[in-house]
Amino acid sequence: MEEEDNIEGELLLVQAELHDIQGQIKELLDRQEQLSERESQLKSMLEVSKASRDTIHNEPSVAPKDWSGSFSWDSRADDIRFNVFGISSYRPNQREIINAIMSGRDVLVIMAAGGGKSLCYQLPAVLHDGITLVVSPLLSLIQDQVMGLAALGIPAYMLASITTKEVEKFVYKVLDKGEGELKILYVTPEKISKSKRFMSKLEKCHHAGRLSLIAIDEAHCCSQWGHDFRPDYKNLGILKVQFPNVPMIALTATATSKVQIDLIEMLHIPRCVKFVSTINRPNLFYKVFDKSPVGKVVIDDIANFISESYPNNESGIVYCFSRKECEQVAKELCERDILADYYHADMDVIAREKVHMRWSKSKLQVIVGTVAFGMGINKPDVRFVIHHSLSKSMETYYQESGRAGRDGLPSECVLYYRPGDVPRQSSMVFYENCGLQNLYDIVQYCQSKRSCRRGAFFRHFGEVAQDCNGMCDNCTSNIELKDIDATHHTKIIVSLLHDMQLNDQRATLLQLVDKFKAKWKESGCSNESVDLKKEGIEQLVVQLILNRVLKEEFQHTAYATNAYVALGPLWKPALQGNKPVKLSIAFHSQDRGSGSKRTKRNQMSNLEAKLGDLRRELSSSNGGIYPHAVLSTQQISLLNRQKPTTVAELEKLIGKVKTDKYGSAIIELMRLHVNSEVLGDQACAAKRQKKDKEEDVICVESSEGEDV
Ligand SMILES: Nc1ncnc2c1ncn2[C@@H]1O[C@H](COP(=O)(O)OP(=O)(O)OP(=O)(O)O)[C@@H](O)[C@H]1O
Ligand SMILES: [Mg+2]
Repeated sequence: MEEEDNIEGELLLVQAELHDIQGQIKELLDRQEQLSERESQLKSMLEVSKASRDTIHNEPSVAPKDWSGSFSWDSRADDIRFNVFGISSYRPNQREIINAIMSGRDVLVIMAAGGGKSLCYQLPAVLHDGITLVVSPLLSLIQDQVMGLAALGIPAYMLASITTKEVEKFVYKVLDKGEGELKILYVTPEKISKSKRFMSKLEKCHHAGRLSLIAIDEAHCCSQWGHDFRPDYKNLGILKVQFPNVPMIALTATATSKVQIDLIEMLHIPRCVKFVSTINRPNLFYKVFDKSPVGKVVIDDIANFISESYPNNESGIVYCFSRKECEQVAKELCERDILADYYHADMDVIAREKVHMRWSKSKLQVIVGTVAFGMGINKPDVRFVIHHSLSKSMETYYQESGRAGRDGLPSECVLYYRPGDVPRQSSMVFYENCGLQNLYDIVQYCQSKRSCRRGAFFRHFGEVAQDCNGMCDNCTSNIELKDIDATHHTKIIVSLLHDMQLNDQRATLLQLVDKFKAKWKESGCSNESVDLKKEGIEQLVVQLILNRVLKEEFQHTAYATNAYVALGPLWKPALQGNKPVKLSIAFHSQDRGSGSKRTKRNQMSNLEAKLGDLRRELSSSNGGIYPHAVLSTQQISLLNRQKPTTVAELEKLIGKVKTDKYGSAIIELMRLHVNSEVLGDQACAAKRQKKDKEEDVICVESSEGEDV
């Protein structure tokens, strides 16, 4: 009997150990599979990158050339840049790109959002005698560009579903016979792949030597590896085949080498000159705020942040996780006097476009959107992008936050983070290729309280780090951080999960945190210096998931996918205490968005506000073009500083075309302002004199009084 008990006892132990080993083998096999997948991904990326370098740099006819040297069109280009586009100087690479295009070369441009890609083909379009064809994926982008160019007096048209019959007739006549003024023609890619009529007219135009340049905007849409693949973009290769001697410029903000090599192949431009600009957006200030677990408090924080930092109706975007959340957040922001509306894929196109338009014309301060509010946002003066929940990857976050500050002026990118949001995202992305790893990269970005946010982007995109110049919270924060030794906390969490797993139980993040709190109390470890608040425990569990001590597991139900926390591949050393764990906790973690970390913003002057109103008036009286097409925010601050009161002075600041169009209204406003300042000064001086006199009198009186 006793012997049987012993045998049974040992059998249980052996079975438990076997179970344990099987679990470990499964973990290792899973990890092996993951690593093999990543290995082959990295290998193919390396091949692509090498191939790209070989194609582009070893091509004998692509002799390196100094594109920043002098060219015969220099002075004409400068004249057009300033007097037509109203741009006072080139941004990095713009001039070089224009020179390469003007020299007849095919060009591939990779430049961050808002870097100024449009000028790179629009300026050569004006410099050239003939017509420039631009392929762009979205109607809204095309409308924007055509309106903006028309406002600058550049004859630009589009052929799309909404083009009127008369305009279509006019465009075809110009292509066919060269009669009429047309410099830039925008089309969607479907026109190239589906309209034989259009292609034959284009052929005629080319035959007559009037097709001077082809531009493919948002060129990443060609590639299945890009984030916004459009099947019709695949057919654009026909353009180089049909018009081999017409220079082509392909432009995108997406930098991966896989996409680049795809583009070059698909567009048939193997000898193109490639210009790759940095991903750095030096004018963007990145910050992560602690997010309250209480929904209403988060909205209070966001509303306070907006109204305190942007009291002059400066434009912004708030990104949310779901459509329902978008509607809720927009409603609650409105209740707090923020002019906001929502935008998501469930709305019909007209309703969406209406919201977009009101926002583009600065009649609405904030758009609360899902990821559906993406490509097509051309507004340059977006001053803040707030993430109500974390994005699903660094790449997505870079793109979404990058919609701020496209005009180059200081802007803020704020992410509200709480570890409790992680399972919500992970249960959505876990089935995507590398979905979890991508998510964990941005979670690491959010959890970090020390390393430079900008540095995380450089690492992610494989670029050499540049100085942050104090443009992120971690580089400027004076919040004191305390490093807690969480090795013992970790042991308890792991042993809790181990016990649960033996009993076939599971725990969500929240359940695990509650169980930990109870166990911690029970174990008598409680001690002020090592006690963690609920948020701290959540942060620790997420950190352990990132460190692979724990992992997430998912289970489908009829309505949703639930995320559970389970033991990860490195749970054993953590249980044995062989894996020291440190957690950085902020001393004053109350900074949730209205606190001291805020960068001081310049208050808008009275004159800037008046100029802002004037540009809105001028935009509606000039066919409803966008206010920023009348005067950019940079130009407004220039006028505010220089205060021109004559046409000649104004022309020196904003160029001839804008002065001809809007000069009289601007000068009238400037003169009124300057006069009222002078009058104000005189009134002040008079008041001062009067006061001085009164003081004299008082002085006399008092002395008299004293005398008396
Ligand atoms: N050299 C410059 N100086 C000042 N402003 C400029 C200059 N070049 C472009 N801009 C302005 O910068 C803003 C963004 O330019 P643009 O729309 O060409 O960006 P982009 O690179 O195409 O960005 P995206 O990838 O988002 O489409 C516009 O308002 C444009 O007028
Ligand atoms: Mg663009």
